Amino acid sequence: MTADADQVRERLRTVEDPVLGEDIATLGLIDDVRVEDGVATVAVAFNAPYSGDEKAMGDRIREEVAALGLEPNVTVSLSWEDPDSPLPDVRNVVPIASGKGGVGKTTVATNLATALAESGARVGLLDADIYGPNVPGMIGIEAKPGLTEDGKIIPPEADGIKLMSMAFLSEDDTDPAMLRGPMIDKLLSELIEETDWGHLDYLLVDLPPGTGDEQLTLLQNVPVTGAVVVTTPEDIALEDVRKGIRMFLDRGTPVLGIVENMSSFRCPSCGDEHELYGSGGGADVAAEYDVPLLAEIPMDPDIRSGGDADKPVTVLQGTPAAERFFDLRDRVTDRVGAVNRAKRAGLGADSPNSPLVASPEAEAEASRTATGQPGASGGGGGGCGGGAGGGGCGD
Ligand SMILES: Nc1ncnc2c1ncn2[C@@H]1O[C@H](COP(=O)(O)OP(=O)(O)OP(=O)(O)O)[C@@H](O)[C@H]1O
Repeated sequence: MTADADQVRERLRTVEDPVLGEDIATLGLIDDVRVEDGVATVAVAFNAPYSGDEKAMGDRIREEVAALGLEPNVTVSLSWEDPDSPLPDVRNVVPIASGKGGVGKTTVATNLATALAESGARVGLLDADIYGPNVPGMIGIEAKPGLTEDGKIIPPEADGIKLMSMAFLSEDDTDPAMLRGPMIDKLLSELIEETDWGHLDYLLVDLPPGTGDEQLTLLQNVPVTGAVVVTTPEDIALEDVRKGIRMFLDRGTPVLGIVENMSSFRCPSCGDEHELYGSGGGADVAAEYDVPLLAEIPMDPDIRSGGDADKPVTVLQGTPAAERFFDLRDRVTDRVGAVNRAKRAGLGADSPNSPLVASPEAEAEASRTATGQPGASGGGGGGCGGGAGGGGCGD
Protein backbone atom coordinates (compact mmCIF):
# COMPACT_ATOMS: atom_id res chain seq x y z
CA MET A 1 0.00 0.00 0.00
CA THR A 2 1.34 3.46 -0.87
CA ALA A 3 1.93 5.96 1.89
CA ASP A 4 -0.46 8.92 2.01
CA ALA A 5 0.21 12.61 2.65
CA ASP A 6 -0.32 12.25 6.42
CA GLN A 7 2.24 9.48 6.61
CA VAL A 8 4.71 11.59 4.66
CA ARG A 9 4.13 14.53 7.02
CA GLU A 10 4.65 12.24 10.01
CA ARG A 11 7.85 10.87 8.53
CA LEU A 12 9.17 14.42 7.97
CA ARG A 13 9.19 14.88 11.74
CA THR A 14 12.57 13.16 11.60
CA VAL A 15 14.06 16.01 9.55
CA GLU A 16 15.75 18.39 11.98
CA ASP A 17 16.44 22.05 11.29
CA PRO A 18 20.20 22.36 11.99
CA VAL A 19 19.88 25.85 13.47
CA LEU A 20 16.44 26.10 15.02
CA GLY A 21 16.82 22.80 16.85
CA GLU A 22 13.42 21.29 16.08
CA ASP A 23 12.00 19.28 13.22
CA ILE A 24 10.66 21.04 10.15
CA ALA A 25 7.09 19.84 10.65
CA THR A 26 6.89 21.13 14.24
CA LEU A 27 8.39 24.43 13.08
CA GLY A 28 5.61 24.78 10.50
CA LEU A 29 8.02 24.80 7.57
CA ILE A 30 6.05 22.29 5.51
CA ASP A 31 3.39 24.17 3.60
CA ASP A 32 1.89 21.32 1.66
CA VAL A 33 2.23 17.59 0.99
CA ARG A 34 0.52 15.88 -1.94
CA VAL A 35 0.82 12.28 -3.02
CA GLU A 36 -0.20 11.42 -6.58
CA ASP A 37 0.81 8.54 -8.83
CA GLY A 38 3.65 7.48 -6.54
CA VAL A 39 5.11 11.00 -6.37
CA ALA A 40 5.15 12.94 -3.08
CA THR A 41 5.34 16.69 -3.66
CA VAL A 42 6.51 18.48 -0.53
CA ALA A 43 6.33 22.28 -0.49
CA VAL A 44 8.70 23.78 2.06
CA ALA A 45 8.94 27.36 3.31
CA PHE A 46 12.63 27.82 2.54
CA ASN A 47 13.79 31.10 1.13
CA ALA A 48 17.60 31.13 0.97
CA PRO A 49 18.63 29.78 -2.44
CA TYR A 50 22.01 28.03 -2.41
CA SER A 51 22.10 27.76 1.38
CA GLY A 52 24.00 24.57 2.27
CA ASP A 53 21.73 24.02 5.30
CA GLU A 54 18.58 24.25 3.18
CA LYS A 55 20.05 21.99 0.50
CA ALA A 56 20.91 19.43 3.18
CA MET A 57 17.37 19.58 4.59
CA GLY A 58 16.01 19.14 1.07
CA ASP A 59 18.17 16.02 0.70
CA ARG A 60 16.92 14.66 4.03
CA ILE A 61 13.31 15.20 2.93
CA ARG A 62 14.01 13.28 -0.30
CA GLU A 63 15.62 10.46 1.68
CA GLU A 64 12.62 10.10 4.01
CA VAL A 65 10.11 10.25 1.16
CA ALA A 66 12.08 7.66 -0.80
CA ALA A 67 12.16 5.43 2.30
CA LEU A 68 8.34 5.36 2.11
CA GLY A 69 8.59 4.04 -1.44
CA LEU A 70 7.57 7.35 -3.07
CA GLU A 71 9.35 9.50 -5.59
CA PRO A 72 10.24 12.81 -3.90
CA ASN A 73 9.52 16.20 -5.45
CA VAL A 74 10.58 19.02 -3.15
CA THR A 75 9.36 22.50 -4.09
CA VAL A 76 9.78 25.84 -2.42
CA SER A 77 6.62 27.68 -1.53
CA LEU A 78 6.60 31.41 -1.27
CA SER A 79 3.19 31.81 0.27
CA TRP A 80 4.61 33.88 3.13
CA GLU A 81 5.90 36.64 0.87
CA ASP A 82 4.68 40.12 1.61
CA PRO A 83 2.54 41.15 -1.39
CA ASP A 84 2.80 44.81 -0.34
CA SER A 85 6.58 44.85 -0.62
CA PRO A 86 7.90 47.36 -3.16
CA LEU A 87 10.17 44.53 -4.31
CA PRO A 88 7.85 41.52 -4.54
CA ASP A 89 10.19 39.63 -6.90
CA VAL A 90 13.21 39.98 -4.66
CA ARG A 91 13.54 37.19 -2.12
CA ASN A 92 16.16 38.71 0.16
CA VAL A 93 17.49 42.23 0.63
CA VAL A 94 20.85 42.23 2.41
CA PRO A 95 22.48 45.58 3.20
CA ILE A 96 26.24 45.65 3.67
CA ALA A 97 26.98 48.33 6.23
CA SER A 98 29.85 49.81 8.17
CA GLY A 99 30.06 52.29 11.01
CA LYS A 100 32.78 54.28 9.22
CA GLY A 101 34.28 54.65 5.76
CA GLY A 102 37.21 52.84 4.23
CA VAL A 103 36.86 49.53 6.08
CA GLY A 104 36.20 47.53 2.91
CA LYS A 105 32.41 47.53 2.77
CA THR A 106 32.35 47.87 -1.03
CA THR A 107 35.03 45.21 -1.38
CA VAL A 108 32.95 42.82 0.71
CA ALA A 109 29.72 43.69 -1.15
CA THR A 110 31.19 43.19 -4.63
CA ASN A 111 33.01 39.99 -3.75
CA LEU A 112 30.03 38.53 -1.95
CA ALA A 113 27.83 39.38 -4.94
CA THR A 114 30.27 37.68 -7.30
CA ALA A 115 30.54 34.62 -5.07
CA LEU A 116 26.75 34.33 -4.90
CA ALA A 117 26.42 34.67 -8.67
CA GLU A 118 29.11 32.03 -9.09
CA SER A 119 27.00 29.55 -7.15
CA GLY A 120 24.10 30.16 -9.55
CA ALA A 121 22.05 32.61 -7.49
CA ARG A 122 20.25 35.51 -9.17
CA VAL A 123 22.00 38.52 -7.69
CA GLY A 124 21.49 42.27 -7.74
CA LEU A 125 23.84 44.83 -6.27
CA LEU A 126 22.66 48.30 -5.38
CA ASP A 127 25.43 50.81 -4.83
CA ALA A 128 23.64 53.19 -2.49
CA ASP A 129 26.80 54.94 -1.36
CA ILE A 130 25.69 58.42 -2.27
CA TYR A 131 28.97 60.09 -1.37
CA GLY A 132 31.34 57.64 -3.04
CA PRO A 133 29.55 55.28 -5.43
CA ASN A 134 32.48 53.16 -6.58
CA VAL A 135 30.94 49.74 -7.25
CA PRO A 136 30.78 50.09 -11.07
CA GLY A 137 34.56 50.68 -11.11
CA MET A 138 35.28 47.81 -8.74
CA ILE A 139 33.12 45.32 -10.53
CA GLY A 140 34.04 46.40 -14.03
CA ILE A 141 30.65 47.38 -15.43
CA GLU A 142 30.88 49.93 -18.20
CA ALA A 143 27.39 49.67 -19.65
CA LYS A 144 24.79 52.18 -18.57
CA PRO A 145 21.24 51.42 -17.48
CA GLY A 146 18.47 51.29 -20.07
CA LEU A 147 14.74 51.99 -19.80
CA THR A 148 11.78 49.66 -20.20
CA GLU A 149 8.74 50.75 -22.21
CA ASP A 150 6.94 51.67 -19.03
CA GLY A 151 9.86 53.76 -17.83
CA LYS A 152 11.52 51.39 -15.40
CA ILE A 153 15.31 51.35 -15.19
CA ILE A 154 17.03 48.27 -16.63
CA PRO A 155 20.19 47.61 -14.60
CA PRO A 156 23.33 46.72 -16.58
CA GLU A 157 24.70 43.25 -15.91
CA ALA A 158 28.21 41.77 -15.60
CA ASP A 159 29.36 38.39 -14.30
CA GLY A 160 25.74 37.51 -13.57
CA ILE A 161 25.18 40.55 -11.33
CA LYS A 162 22.59 43.23 -12.02
CA LEU A 163 23.94 46.56 -10.86
CA MET A 164 22.40 49.90 -10.04
CA SER A 165 24.50 52.70 -8.69
CA MET A 166 24.24 56.27 -7.60
CA ALA A 167 27.20 56.71 -9.97
CA PHE A 168 24.81 56.23 -12.92
CA LEU A 169 22.93 59.33 -11.81
CA SER A 170 25.97 61.53 -11.48
CA GLU A 171 25.90 62.68 -15.08
CA ASP A 172 22.86 64.84 -14.47
CA ASP A 173 22.84 67.77 -12.10
CA THR A 174 22.99 65.66 -8.95
CA ASP A 175 25.91 66.84 -6.88
CA PRO A 176 26.15 64.51 -3.88
CA ALA A 177 27.49 67.33 -1.73
CA MET A 178 24.24 69.23 -2.30
CA LEU A 179 21.97 66.38 -1.32
CA ARG A 180 19.90 66.78 1.81
CA GLY A 181 17.88 64.19 3.75
CA PRO A 182 14.57 64.27 1.80
CA MET A 183 16.39 64.33 -1.57
CA ILE A 184 18.50 61.37 -0.53
CA ASP A 185 15.36 59.52 0.56
CA LYS A 186 13.79 60.20 -2.83
CA LEU A 187 16.83 59.19 -4.87
CA LEU A 188 17.40 56.02 -2.91
CA SER A 189 13.74 55.04 -3.06
CA GLU A 190 13.74 55.63 -6.82
CA LEU A 191 16.85 53.57 -7.32
CA ILE A 192 15.36 50.71 -5.35
CA GLU A 193 11.78 50.79 -6.54
CA GLU A 194 12.07 52.11 -10.09
CA THR A 195 14.62 49.51 -11.12
CA ASP A 196 13.37 46.50 -13.00
CA TRP A 197 15.34 43.92 -11.01
CA GLY A 198 13.36 40.94 -12.29
CA HIS A 199 13.48 37.88 -10.06
CA LEU A 200 16.35 38.06 -7.62
CA ASP A 201 17.42 35.64 -4.92
CA TYR A 202 19.62 38.23 -3.23
CA LEU A 203 19.77 42.01 -3.57
CA LEU A 204 22.90 43.25 -1.82
CA VAL A 205 22.93 46.93 -0.93
CA ASP A 206 26.25 48.71 -0.48
CA LEU A 207 25.17 51.33 2.05
CA PRO A 208 26.96 54.60 2.65
CA PRO A 209 29.20 54.36 5.73
CA GLY A 210 27.77 55.53 9.04
CA THR A 211 24.47 55.39 10.83
CA GLY A 212 22.52 58.30 9.34
CA ASP A 213 19.56 59.17 7.14
CA GLU A 214 20.39 57.06 4.11
CA GLN A 215 20.64 53.86 6.09
CA LEU A 216 17.39 54.54 7.89
CA THR A 217 15.61 55.33 4.62
CA LEU A 218 16.52 51.96 3.28
CA LEU A 219 15.31 50.22 6.40
CA GLN A 220 12.00 52.05 6.18
CA ASN A 221 11.39 51.47 2.50
CA VAL A 222 12.20 47.85 1.82
CA PRO A 223 11.78 44.62 3.75
CA VAL A 224 15.35 43.88 4.78
CA THR A 225 16.19 40.25 5.52
CA GLY A 226 19.27 41.01 7.56
CA ALA A 227 22.40 43.14 7.48
CA VAL A 228 26.08 42.30 7.21
CA VAL A 229 28.24 44.72 9.18
CA VAL A 230 31.86 45.19 8.09
CA THR A 231 34.64 46.35 10.39
CA THR A 232 38.40 46.36 10.74
CA PRO A 233 40.01 45.15 13.97
CA GLU A 234 41.07 48.58 15.24
CA ASP A 235 39.37 49.87 18.38
CA ILE A 236 37.90 52.97 16.80
CA ALA A 237 36.34 50.95 14.02
CA LEU A 238 34.94 48.56 16.58
CA GLU A 239 33.25 51.41 18.44
CA ASP A 240 31.74 52.44 15.10
CA VAL A 241 30.61 48.93 14.37
CA ARG A 242 28.76 48.82 17.69
CA LYS A 243 26.77 51.86 16.56
CA GLY A 244 26.10 50.14 13.25
CA ILE A 245 24.83 46.99 14.90
CA ARG A 246 22.62 48.93 17.30
CA MET A 247 21.13 50.93 14.43
CA PHE A 248 19.80 47.71 12.89
CA LEU A 249 18.79 45.93 16.07
CA ASP A 250 16.98 48.98 17.47
CA ARG A 251 14.82 49.00 14.36
CA GLY A 252 14.08 45.31 14.56
CA THR A 253 16.28 44.44 11.58
CA PRO A 254 18.22 41.19 12.05
CA VAL A 255 22.01 41.34 11.84
CA LEU A 256 23.30 38.36 9.86
CA GLY A 257 26.76 38.87 11.29
CA ILE A 258 30.04 40.72 11.26
CA VAL A 259 32.86 40.60 8.73
CA GLU A 260 36.25 41.59 10.08
CA ASN A 261 38.17 42.88 7.08
CA MET A 262 41.94 43.47 6.97
CA SER A 263 42.11 41.34 10.10
CA SER A 264 45.67 40.35 9.24
CA PHE A 265 48.17 40.78 6.42
CA ARG A 266 48.73 37.92 4.01
CA CYS A 267 52.32 38.12 2.85
CA PRO A 268 52.44 37.43 -0.89
CA SER A 269 56.00 35.99 -0.68
CA CYS A 270 55.67 33.52 2.20
CA GLY A 271 51.86 33.15 2.23
CA ASP A 272 51.78 33.56 6.04
CA GLU A 273 49.26 35.82 7.74
CA HIS A 274 50.55 38.45 10.20
CA GLU A 275 48.35 40.33 12.62
CA LEU A 276 48.88 44.06 12.26
CA TYR A 277 46.20 45.54 14.47
CA GLY A 278 45.80 42.92 17.18
CA SER A 279 43.25 40.17 16.85
CA GLY A 280 39.90 39.03 18.12
CA GLY A 281 38.21 42.46 18.04
CA GLY A 282 35.51 41.42 15.58
CA ALA A 283 34.92 38.20 17.51
CA ASP A 284 34.54 40.17 20.77
CA VAL A 285 31.96 42.55 19.31
CA ALA A 286 30.14 39.63 17.73
CA ALA A 287 29.98 37.88 21.11
CA GLU A 288 28.86 41.08 22.82
CA TYR A 289 25.78 41.32 20.57
CA ASP A 290 25.31 37.58 20.18
CA VAL A 291 25.72 37.65 16.39
CA PRO A 292 28.14 35.48 14.39
CA LEU A 293 31.52 36.52 13.12
CA LEU A 294 30.95 35.55 9.50
CA ALA A 295 34.49 35.96 8.19
CA GLU A 296 37.94 37.28 8.94
CA ILE A 297 39.36 38.55 5.66
CA PRO A 298 43.08 39.31 5.56
CA MET A 299 44.58 42.35 3.96
CA ASP A 300 45.64 40.70 0.76
CA PRO A 301 47.33 42.17 -2.32
CA ASP A 302 45.11 39.88 -4.44
CA ILE A 303 42.04 41.71 -3.13
CA ARG A 304 43.39 45.17 -3.87
CA SER A 305 44.64 44.22 -7.31
CA GLY A 306 41.32 42.51 -7.99
CA GLY A 307 39.44 45.69 -7.12
CA ASP A 308 41.81 47.89 -9.05
CA ALA A 309 41.65 45.63 -12.11
CA ASP A 310 37.83 45.94 -12.08
CA LYS A 311 37.52 42.27 -11.19
CA PRO A 312 36.58 41.16 -7.70
CA VAL A 313 38.82 38.39 -6.40
CA THR A 314 36.16 35.74 -6.50
CA VAL A 315 36.35 36.02 -10.26
CA LEU A 316 40.08 35.40 -9.95
CA GLN A 317 39.39 31.94 -8.59
CA GLY A 318 41.87 29.83 -6.69
CA THR A 319 43.46 32.59 -4.60
CA PRO A 320 43.34 32.27 -0.79
CA ALA A 321 41.36 35.52 -0.70
CA ALA A 322 38.72 34.11 -3.06
CA GLU A 323 38.25 31.12 -0.76
CA ARG A 324 37.46 33.47 2.13
CA PHE A 325 34.69 35.07 0.10
CA PHE A 326 33.24 31.70 -0.89
CA ASP A 327 33.16 30.76 2.80
CA LEU A 328 31.50 34.08 3.58
CA ARG A 329 28.87 33.41 0.93
CA ASP A 330 28.10 30.03 2.50
CA ARG A 331 27.75 31.54 5.98
CA VAL A 332 25.57 34.40 4.70
CA THR A 333 23.17 32.16 2.77
CA ASP A 334 22.82 29.86 5.79
CA ARG A 335 22.15 32.83 8.08
CA VAL A 336 19.60 34.28 5.64
CA GLY A 337 17.87 30.90 5.65
CA ALA A 338 17.89 30.63 9.43
CA VAL A 339 16.51 34.15 9.89
CA ASN A 340 13.72 33.56 7.37
CA ARG A 341 12.79 30.19 8.84
CA ALA A 342 12.78 31.62 12.37
CA LYS A 343 10.46 34.42 11.26
CA ARG A 344 8.26 31.93 9.49
CA ALA A 345 8.17 29.70 12.57
CA GLY A 346 7.34 32.70 14.75
CA LEU A 347 10.48 32.27 16.87
CA GLY A 348 11.30 35.62 18.45
CA ALA A 349 14.62 36.75 19.85
CA ASP A 350 13.77 35.18 23.19
CA SER A 351 13.30 31.66 21.77
CA PRO A 352 16.17 29.25 22.32
CA ASN A 353 18.24 28.70 19.13
CA SER A 354 16.65 31.70 17.41
CA PRO A 355 19.08 33.49 15.09
CA LEU A 356 17.22 36.73 15.87
CA VAL A 357 18.69 38.98 18.52
CA ALA A 358 16.91 41.51 20.72
CA SER A 359 18.18 45.07 20.56
CA PRO A 360 20.00 46.32 23.68
CA GLU A 361 17.17 48.87 24.00
CA ALA A 362 14.51 46.16 23.99
CA GLU A 363 16.50 44.14 26.52
CA ALA A 364 16.87 47.14 28.81
CA GLU A 365 13.13 47.79 28.49
CA ALA A 366 12.40 44.16 29.35
CA SER A 367 14.61 44.26 32.43
CA ARG A 368 13.04 47.56 33.54
CA THR A 369 9.61 46.01 33.20
CA ALA A 370 10.74 42.90 35.11
CA THR A 371 12.04 45.03 37.98
CA GLY A 372 8.94 47.21 37.99
CA GLN A 373 10.79 50.36 36.89
CA PRO A 374 9.03 52.80 34.58
CA GLY A 375 9.88 52.19 30.92
CA ALA A 376 11.41 54.73 28.62
CA SER A 377 9.66 53.83 25.41
CA GLY A 378 5.97 53.61 24.83
CA GLY A 379 6.27 51.61 21.66
CA GLY A 380 7.02 48.19 23.03
CA GLY A 381 10.72 48.23 22.13
CA GLY A 382 12.39 47.25 18.89
CA GLY A 383 12.83 43.55 19.25
CA CYS A 384 12.35 41.12 16.53
CA GLY A 385 9.32 39.10 17.42
CA GLY A 386 8.74 38.18 13.81
CA GLY A 387 5.48 36.42 13.23
CA ALA A 388 4.61 34.11 10.38
CA GLY A 389 3.16 35.64 7.28
CA GLY A 390 5.85 38.13 6.46
CA GLY A 391 5.38 40.36 9.50
CA GLY A 392 7.92 40.98 12.21
CA CYS A 393 11.50 42.02 11.74
CA GLY A 394 12.78 44.00 8.91
CA ASP A 395 9.50 44.88 7.39
N1 LIG B 1 41.11 42.78 2.48
C1 LIG B 1 41.66 43.70 1.71
N2 LIG B 1 42.93 43.54 1.23
C2 LIG B 1 43.51 44.49 0.45
N3 LIG B 1 42.91 45.63 0.10
C3 LIG B 1 41.65 45.86 0.55
C4 LIG B 1 40.97 44.90 1.35
N4 LIG B 1 39.74 45.39 1.64
C5 LIG B 1 39.64 46.58 1.02
N5 LIG B 1 40.80 46.86 0.37
C6 LIG B 1 41.11 48.09 -0.38
O1 LIG B 1 40.88 49.21 0.49
C7 LIG B 1 40.28 50.28 -0.22
C8 LIG B 1 38.95 50.67 0.47
O2 LIG B 1 38.05 49.59 0.33
P1 LIG B 1 36.51 49.83 0.04
O3 LIG B 1 36.32 50.84 -1.02
O4 LIG B 1 35.91 48.49 -0.16
O5 LIG B 1 36.07 50.43 1.43
P2 LIG B 1 34.66 51.06 1.83
O6 LIG B 1 34.45 50.73 3.25
O7 LIG B 1 33.60 50.67 0.87
O8 LIG B 1 35.00 52.58 1.66
P3 LIG B 1 33.95 53.80 1.56
O9 LIG B 1 33.26 53.82 2.84
O10 LIG B 1 34.85 54.96 1.35
O11 LIG B 1 33.04 53.52 0.40
C9 LIG B 1 40.12 49.79 -1.65
O12 LIG B 1 41.22 50.25 -2.42
C10 LIG B 1 40.17 48.27 -1.56
O13 LIG B 1 40.71 47.66 -2.72
